[in-house]
Amino acid sequence: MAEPASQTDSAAIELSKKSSSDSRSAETTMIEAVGLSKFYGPFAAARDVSFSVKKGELVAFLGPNGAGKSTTMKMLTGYIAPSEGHAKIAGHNMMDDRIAGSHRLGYLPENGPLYPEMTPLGMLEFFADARGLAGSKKKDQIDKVIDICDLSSVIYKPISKLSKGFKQRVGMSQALLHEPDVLILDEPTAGLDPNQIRGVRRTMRKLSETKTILLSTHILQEVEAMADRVILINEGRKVYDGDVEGLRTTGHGDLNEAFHELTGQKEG
Ligand SMILES: Nc1ncnc2c1ncn2[C@@H]1O[C@H](COP(=O)(O)OP(=O)(O)OP(=O)(O)O)[C@@H](O)[C@H]1O
Repeated sequence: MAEPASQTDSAAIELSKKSSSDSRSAETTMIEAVGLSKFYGPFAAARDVSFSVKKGELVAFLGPNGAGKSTTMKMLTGYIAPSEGHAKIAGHNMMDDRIAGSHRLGYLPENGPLYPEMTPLGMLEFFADARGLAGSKKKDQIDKVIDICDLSSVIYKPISKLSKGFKQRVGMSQALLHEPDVLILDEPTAGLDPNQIRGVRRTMRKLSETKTILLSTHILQEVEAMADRVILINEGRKVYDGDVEGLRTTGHGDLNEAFHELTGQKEG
């Protein structure tokens, strides 16, 4: 399907977003999907999905429920193998060079990690050990992610007793422990109340100052609040890749309308 934003519009906005001083680093591709497909029997959960995310971008990966967002993210992270195509993180092919890619990548899976009996501190120590962090480096990294994710008030409570907002931030802290420069976050605000959403978005904004982020969501307000660029997927296929304003234009000034037009979803 043709991409609605004109190349001229996209190029102009891209230029205005990036200052000349960071334009060189912005050319580095950090996340790359090349013809990714995933078949379950005859059913295609993702079909020929290609896109790239450059260093420093915060891109929303938008689509209705069941569109194939999680499946694509799992292929990008090397968690499942594609049926066709390949994925690269910071230039590393996630099938045959996955360990090197994983060092650069923090992944928050859908629903976050579930270690209900552990405390956030215990979980972070466990993952720090698993990642080979030791001594003062281990302590410093744990302190740093507790600070970034605002977890200091809950580090000794069992994760099972925490609110969903804190659970998501605990999941985020684990994804950040090894200082990755690429983050893939699968619906980090799903199921949260408005205050919790504010907290998680604040954390993501802080992170976006230094990291490249791909963030999945099916909420249009999330796209408006967080991202400059949006990739829209429907029934496993990419149907839009461009800036938020271009998407709005597709819907004659209304993002909801654009979503409905491009995904065939009817209201009500
Ligand atoms: N292991 C599997 N076996 C069969 N079908 C699957 C499998 N995993 C996902 N699917 C199907 O693939 C489609 C895409 O699922 P996926 O979880 O990627 O969607 P999503 O966009 O993340 O949706 P949501 O927003 O609801 O999480 C859905 O129809 C889902 O039922």
